[in-house]
Amino acid sequence: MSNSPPESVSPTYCAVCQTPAKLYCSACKLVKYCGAEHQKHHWKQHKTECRPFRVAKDKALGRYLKATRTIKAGSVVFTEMPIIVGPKWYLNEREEKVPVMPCVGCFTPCRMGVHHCPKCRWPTCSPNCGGLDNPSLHGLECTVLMLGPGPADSDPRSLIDYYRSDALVVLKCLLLQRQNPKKWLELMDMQSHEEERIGSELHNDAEKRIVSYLERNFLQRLKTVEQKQKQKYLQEYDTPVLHRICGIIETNYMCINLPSGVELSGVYYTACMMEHACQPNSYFQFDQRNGFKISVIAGRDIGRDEHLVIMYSNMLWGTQMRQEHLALTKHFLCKCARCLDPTEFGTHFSSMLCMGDEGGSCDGIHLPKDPLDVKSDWACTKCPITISGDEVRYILTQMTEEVESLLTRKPTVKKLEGLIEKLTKFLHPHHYHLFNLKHTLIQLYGTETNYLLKHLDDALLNRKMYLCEELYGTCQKLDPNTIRLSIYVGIILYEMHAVLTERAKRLLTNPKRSKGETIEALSYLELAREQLLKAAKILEKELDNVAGSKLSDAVLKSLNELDNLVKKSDQ
Ligand SMILES: C[S@@+](CC[C@H](N)C(=O)[O-])C[C@H]1O[C@@H](n2cnc3c(N)ncnc32)[C@H](O)[C@@H]1O
Repeated sequence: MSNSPPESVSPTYCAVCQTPAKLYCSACKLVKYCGAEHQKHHWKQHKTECRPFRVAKDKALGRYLKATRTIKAGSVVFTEMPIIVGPKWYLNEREEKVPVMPCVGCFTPCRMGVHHCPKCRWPTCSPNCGGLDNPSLHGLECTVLMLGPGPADSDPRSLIDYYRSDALVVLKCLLLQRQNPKKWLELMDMQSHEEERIGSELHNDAEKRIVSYLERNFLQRLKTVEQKQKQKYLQEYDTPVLHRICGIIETNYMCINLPSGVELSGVYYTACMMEHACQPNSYFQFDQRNGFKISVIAGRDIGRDEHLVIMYSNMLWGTQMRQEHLALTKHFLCKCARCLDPTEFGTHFSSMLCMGDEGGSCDGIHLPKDPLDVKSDWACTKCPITISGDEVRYILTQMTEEVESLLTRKPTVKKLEGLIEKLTKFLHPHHYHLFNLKHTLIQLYGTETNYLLKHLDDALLNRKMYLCEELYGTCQKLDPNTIRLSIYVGIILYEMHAVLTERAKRLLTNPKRSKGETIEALSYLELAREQLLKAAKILEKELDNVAGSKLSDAVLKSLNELDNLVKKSDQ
């Protein structure tokens, strides 16, 4: 027990007798006691709740979580029920165009205009969906949705315009005032960046997409009903509150990927206090069968006083892209070790090649002089040439369009190799654009009709392995504990195993092979097995999503096949 007050917790009362408390549990510094006797008395109960971290606060980060003792890799740091879970906060271009949304009762994907809730007529998986009357799922929002005018017409465009699933998240938040006032207060206590948002692109988007939509269709009607009945249904739902909720969701929401492929958004009071860094030490999982309870898990050993850190952005974006995304949506400049290092932990994930001047070439590399400034000039590591941030941005935007357009239209080995060859003249071989193209390429070498594994000549087989090793090395530097890149690394390891197994098969199918060649084949199989076992371990934490569970199934199937191959080669 300690009597030093924690940085952020206001002193209150003894957990046992409710008299003013002077002492704190030294482990979590969250629970207070009037004296040692009551702490001892409380320990039996508190030891199951005592958390290995506390909430702290500083000027730059706001609130954050700090470990109060060593936390072992893989252990659950804490679990928490959500404040709110609802449909996806941002629909992508395709989702904006198709009349499909998660059922309002159970989040199963369903087509608009087929089944609907008998009361409010919003889309459901079936008219008898169990969630429709459940107040914490659809029951409460149904009362407000019933006030709406319904879609203008029955064509898909009208249905999509009316059934805005993203706006439902905000309505669910508003209804916490009736459903769970404690959670409403917690939600209102969360960071919203509402002042910075005013006049921004995000604010204007929220106004169109959410605020005016809810007001026009439901909330103005609710006001009329309240006036008629001289009774308030909801205390607060004016425009500033709606914008504040949009800001809270934007700043804090977490993506929940369901095995059905549906993505939901969740907000959690304590878990959302975790700060961001581009190399996190923690990750989280959701328990769909238990009300989307979140478990925050240590991705590596975390030392006492270390901050609990997650990643808000995409690990496979270059520093400029991550910075722009964080500044736009979360309103801060990330100053983590990766962002401060122009080489991004030696990966050269954003580095460009120096083109030299007109007179000659140079084999130097261009790096940003100040990686935190998106406008910074880029300087060559070998010659005096610099290029402006604007030029770099222009070149990269052109390349992004080319890369995305190839990856979204069915790419082929030939086209990928062509674009890789072209971009390799300008970019470091480990640049994120090349990483993306090569990661797709390793999966096509071996599966595309003209490039089936058994038909690849040794040179192509070696190329596939070379690319796998190159990509694996980059992933290890960016994410040494494979906290965020499990699926990417799982795929790389799986493709490595494919090459190793193919090499073994080529040796084993030769009836005249020497003893040495048999030994060589068996060592390939052993290596292949090692890669698969590594992949299976890494994928354990991804079993709750479609991509992770599919890949894991493929890995387990290959392990079986490998065992059979080894048995056969022994005979
Ligand atoms: C999900 S909230 C985290 C909790 C928040 N700090 C609070 O006090 O409620 C995200 C916000 O925290 C701050 N934040 C998180 N990570 C940060 C970082 N690495 N540097 C600066 N600010 C950060 C930013 O204001 C960001 O918009």
